[in-house]
Amino acid sequence: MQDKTHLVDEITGHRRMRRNRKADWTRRLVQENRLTVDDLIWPIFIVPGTGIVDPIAAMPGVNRMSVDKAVEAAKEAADLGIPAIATFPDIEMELRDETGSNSLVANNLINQTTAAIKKAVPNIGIITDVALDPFTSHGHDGILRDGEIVNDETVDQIVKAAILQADAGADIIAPSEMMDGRIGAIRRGLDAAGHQNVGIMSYATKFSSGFYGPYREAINTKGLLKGDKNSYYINPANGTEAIRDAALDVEEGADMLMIKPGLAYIDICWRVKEAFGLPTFAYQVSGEYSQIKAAAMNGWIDGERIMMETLLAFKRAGCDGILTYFAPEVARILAKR
Ligand SMILES: NCc1[nH]cc(CCC(=O)O)c1CC(=O)O
Repeated sequence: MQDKTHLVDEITGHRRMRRNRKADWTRRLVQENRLTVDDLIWPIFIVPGTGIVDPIAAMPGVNRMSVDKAVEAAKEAADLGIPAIATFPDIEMELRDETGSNSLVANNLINQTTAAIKKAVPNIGIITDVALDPFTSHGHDGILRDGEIVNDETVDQIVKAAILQADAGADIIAPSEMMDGRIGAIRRGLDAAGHQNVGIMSYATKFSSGFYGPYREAINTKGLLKGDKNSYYINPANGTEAIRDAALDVEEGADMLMIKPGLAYIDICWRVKEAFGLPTFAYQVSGEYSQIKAAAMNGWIDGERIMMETLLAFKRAGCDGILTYFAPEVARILAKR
């Protein structure tokens, strides 16, 4: 019997949210969102050479791998049930130049990786980026001319790079350089080259963010980058502009959309999914990964718990999946449940 002197009144008393939370079985029964291994895309870093597994200081637990080791990692990922990987090259400094010309070399590091993984692990999806930053001597995503990142010339080049990536076996081209008109241009280029089945995951809303710091260390563009990327990435203050940018990519033929970074832009995830209904992905970027790892290593937070909580947040926000450096770690945990 409730004592009538309690402050909870009669009406409130009938509406008890805690009834559904009272036991594990009912909590499981009413759970709205779930993270599964099918939601994961694993970004990996590739270096030239063989037998190399080189830890990245700013990303504890993440390594740069030579192609042979990347093939092993891809096998492991496939065995864990991870649907796809995304590859990023850290090429020799001597190969980087003003225009990122190595992106147009058919058997460059990224295409070698794709071909090797496709051969050994045909069942894992391969997603490749066409931004020029791993290939340029100035660390920008496009061609730098007279202090400007030139849009249309960059698009011409990334279309060629995208075709070479598809020739090597890439399943999805994911352009991250935020040039205008690139999605339509890549679509037409791929189709003309006979790659109608190669998809495009647009980095539709990529913000000019501080969260990319550790990635730039991973692919060694940190010391190279002159200035910032504010003239092509989206201002973190702008949500409506991001939706407009994504709308253009949808019109131009994107198959999937991505929001990057993730957690600080969780509102954009929701808005993008609501607005377009396309398969939508968040990229939990390097800085998001590293801050969780660093705090966990200091004993300040429960790293595993926060890893799972942040990934679930993306599902709740409407994402169909997440690109995350945690992918193998998460997949192992999910396999045990
Ligand atoms: N095309 C650039 C690119 N490709 C992947 C990332 C970031 C990925 C991450 O931080 O995990 C970036 C951002 C940048 O360096 O400006």
